[in-house]
Amino acid sequence: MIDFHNWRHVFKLDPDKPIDDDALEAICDSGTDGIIVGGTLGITYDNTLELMARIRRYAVPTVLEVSNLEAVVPGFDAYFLPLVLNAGDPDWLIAPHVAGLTAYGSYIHWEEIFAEGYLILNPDAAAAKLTKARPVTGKEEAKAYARVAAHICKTPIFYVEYSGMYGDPEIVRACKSGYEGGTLFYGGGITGVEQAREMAAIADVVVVGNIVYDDVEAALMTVQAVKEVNRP
Ligand SMILES: CC(C)=CCC/C(C)=C/CC/C(C)=C/CC/C(C)=C/CC/C(C)=C/CC/C(C)=C/CC/C(C)=C/COP(=O)(O)OP(=O)(O)O
Ligand SMILES: O=P(O)(O)OC[C@@H](O)CO
Ligand SMILES: [Mg+2]
Repeated sequence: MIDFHNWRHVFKLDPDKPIDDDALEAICDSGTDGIIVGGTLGITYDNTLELMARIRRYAVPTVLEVSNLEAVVPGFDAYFLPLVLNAGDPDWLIAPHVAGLTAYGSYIHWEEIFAEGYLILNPDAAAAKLTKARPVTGKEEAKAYARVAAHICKTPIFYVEYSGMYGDPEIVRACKSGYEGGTLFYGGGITGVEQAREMAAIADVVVVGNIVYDDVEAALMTVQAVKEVNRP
């Protein structure tokens, strides 16, 4: 059973992006609490399986964030299932999960499955375009989404997703105040230690993604930066 409630820092690796063995070893042995494998576009069974097999050389807990049904690969420590709370296209709300459970419902070990209430806040992110994410008007509405996750959907994770851009700390703070009792993940645009520290003071878990591919040394420095900050 993975212990994501006590995580502080994770890397998100994209099966559709190349990473060499040295960089992958440094990321997996960095002291990060976990690796999430996920992305929106170009995710296939084969590239997901290949990345999982490479990460499996290391002891770090590894989770698949399922974004399409063709790429559900067995063998991860756990599976995160995004539920995009601000999806503007209703076909992205429940239909993929119904299809998933139609295909896999009998084989699922539910103790390995965790729903993520997602709030996608960067309109230019691939996931925002795909789901036609509705814009959020401000702090009060962001907090309302967090309360939906906490008290209506009761997802164990609320994921404030700015993928590709650094987020607004005031919005993240509003989400944290509305999301009582669960684990709040923040991800988006972290390129260095200052941003990592700032979000670590607000969010329970800080997710570092694209910078791994642009500047692995900068990515590695975010691990300690996050862990030096007290959990909010
Ligand atoms: C034995 C066995 C196989 C066990 C596994 C059982 C299992 C886990 C079955 C799955 C069952 C199930 C219910 C599946 C449905 C899951 C599904 C398809 C849900 C839809 C998810 C969804 C709404 C996707 C939309 C896009 C999205 C929110 C992706 C999340 C990840 C994300 C935001 C990545 C970052 O992407 P981004 O930076 O925007 O884009 P890039 O890829 O360009 O970086
Ligand atoms: O790639 P970045 O912008 O770091 O975002 C991380 C993660 O939240 C993406 O799903
Ligand atoms: Mg990405």
